[in-house]
Amino acid sequence: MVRLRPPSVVGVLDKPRESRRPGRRLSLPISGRELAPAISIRRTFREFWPDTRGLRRLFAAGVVFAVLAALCEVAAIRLFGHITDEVLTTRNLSAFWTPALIWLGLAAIAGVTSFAGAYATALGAERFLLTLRDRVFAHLQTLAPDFSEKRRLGDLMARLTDDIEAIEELVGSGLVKAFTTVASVLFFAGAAFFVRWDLALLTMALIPAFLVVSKLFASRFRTAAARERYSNGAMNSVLEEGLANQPLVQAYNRQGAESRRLHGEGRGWLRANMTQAWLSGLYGPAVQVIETVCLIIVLGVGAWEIAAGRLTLGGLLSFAAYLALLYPAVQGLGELAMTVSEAAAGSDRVIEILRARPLVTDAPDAAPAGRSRGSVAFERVGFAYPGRSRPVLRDLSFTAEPGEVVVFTGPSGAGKSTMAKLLLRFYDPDAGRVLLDGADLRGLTRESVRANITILHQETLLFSGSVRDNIAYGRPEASLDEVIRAAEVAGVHDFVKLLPQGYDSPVGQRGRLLSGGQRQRIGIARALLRDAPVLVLDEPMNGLDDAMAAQVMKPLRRLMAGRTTLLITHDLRHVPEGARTVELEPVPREERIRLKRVGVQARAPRLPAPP
Ligand SMILES: Nc1ncnc2c1ncn2[C@@H]1O[C@H](COP(=O)(O)OP(=O)(O)OP(=O)(O)O)[C@@H](O)[C@H]1O
Repeated sequence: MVRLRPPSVVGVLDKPRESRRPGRRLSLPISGRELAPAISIRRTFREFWPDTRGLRRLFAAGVVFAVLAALCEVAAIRLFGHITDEVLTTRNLSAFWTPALIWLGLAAIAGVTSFAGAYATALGAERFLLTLRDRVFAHLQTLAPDFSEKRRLGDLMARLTDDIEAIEELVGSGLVKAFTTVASVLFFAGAAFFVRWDLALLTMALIPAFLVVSKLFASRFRTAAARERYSNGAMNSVLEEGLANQPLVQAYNRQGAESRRLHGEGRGWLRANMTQAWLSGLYGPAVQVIETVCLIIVLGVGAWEIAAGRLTLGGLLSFAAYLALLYPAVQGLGELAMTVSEAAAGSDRVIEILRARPLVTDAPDAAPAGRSRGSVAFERVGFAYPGRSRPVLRDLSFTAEPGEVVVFTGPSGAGKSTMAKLLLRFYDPDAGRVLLDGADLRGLTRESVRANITILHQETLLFSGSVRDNIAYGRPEASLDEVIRAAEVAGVHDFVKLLPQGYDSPVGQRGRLLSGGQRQRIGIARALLRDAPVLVLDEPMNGLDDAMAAQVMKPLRRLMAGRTTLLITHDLRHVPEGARTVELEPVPREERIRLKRVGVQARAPRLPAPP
């Protein structure tokens, strides 16, 4: 099959900025409306156009340079026709040098402008991606942790990478491409009309044929693209979960099952990609047939016209060259339509994150808590997780005076960790109040509340940096001496000394290169360094044997000294003497929570009931 290609003129517009996502480098001349509802495009622009602030000049430069390059291309083809008629046909070599030099100059200008355009667009696109990713990630950070806990991590990551790129390919570089492609279509069509308007009209009449072919492919392509996006998220999730839980997978001999799970999702992805490949594979030849029909018409009519003396050979060749550039540009418009469709799908998924409102925000008149004395009180607190009808806490009241240790115990699911989440203000109670130094948390800024509280989670959470980075996580400006002092008190120093790189030793993914007790002690060192007046220890002995628990208890006691401590534990053996104990019971259906008090009698809630 003959494919119309332009004579090698400048070759600038043949290489648009390609999608980094391989499955998406296809071209279909289809209208955006067919692929994505206009409302999605408007919504995408409304949401993300403001993020291009500061970058619009770069995109404008990209358009201007690309348009200049296209104009050079138009002029170069004109010269090509001129050389054919004035040099090749007449065999007049002396007429060759001037147009040849101008052509060379045009090629140089086109090369420079094309480079400058591509560079400006790429710079704008990359910066846009940076801004957008930062914005979505920053928003995710404002949401309660259970937003990401309820979702598949791999899918969230796909939204922060692939979907954001799809949006950029519409709102950033896509817009540049739209302008330059439309400009190219106008230039090449205009030039073709200039050479022979009647011949141009004849060949343009075949453009509807492109549209008919594209219509046949459009809806199928859209479905395949949507399926591909879904499969991509699912595959990422299986990969992320499989790798993060590798010890469990291997210990339970589930490697085969995990591989099959990945294979299953991968097959879905393969099918979606093969549908896209199949469609684009079939689409190419269909378009080529139309292009060949055009070429034959142009050559046939051109030969007739040359014989009749109404057209020169150079005119015919340059006309064919304009058409050869025009059709890919028309196809480029179709490619844009596909970008629109993908961006619409991607932007829906990103907007879903951005629309999620934090459950807890600072009140407009919220005050900073300052350095707290460490007095904590729950006042007839009732709470149900959003979307759940059954309350987890009901009528919970207790006080913890500065420096006091209050132990929370009770069966699993009674709401002990939930109590800690309310204290950190991840959620606000549905009834009652949580007080710090007598002030309702709702009247304080979240940052200042959290600065006064250090929590040690059931499973010590570590990042994959060094021991030092992890200890200093809560106070990054701490000096190495301060880190070492905290490490000594927490019993970290002894084992860090033995590590090959000391405090610079990597702890591995989530601290997996360390033992459970070592991770726990790093958590304690981190808490010590942070030096907050209120401490929440959520099952600090979780998963430790007696010997290890005793080892961890020593630094824990140092950490607790002088701090108000809410100690959540099932294991009352390690509870400090004299500590008050509050036993939580799961809220029975439609029954009020009862607070049984054991050990040293807890004070009855003396605080006034909320209005
Ligand atoms: N993010 C959440 N969304 C909905 N329900 C939740 C959420 N987190 C916890 N729950 C539910 O709230 C109840 C209390 O959970 P919580 O973790 O506070 O219990 P706990 O007393 O700390 O249990 P354990 O001793 O096992 O750690 C449980 O029934 C749990 O399923």
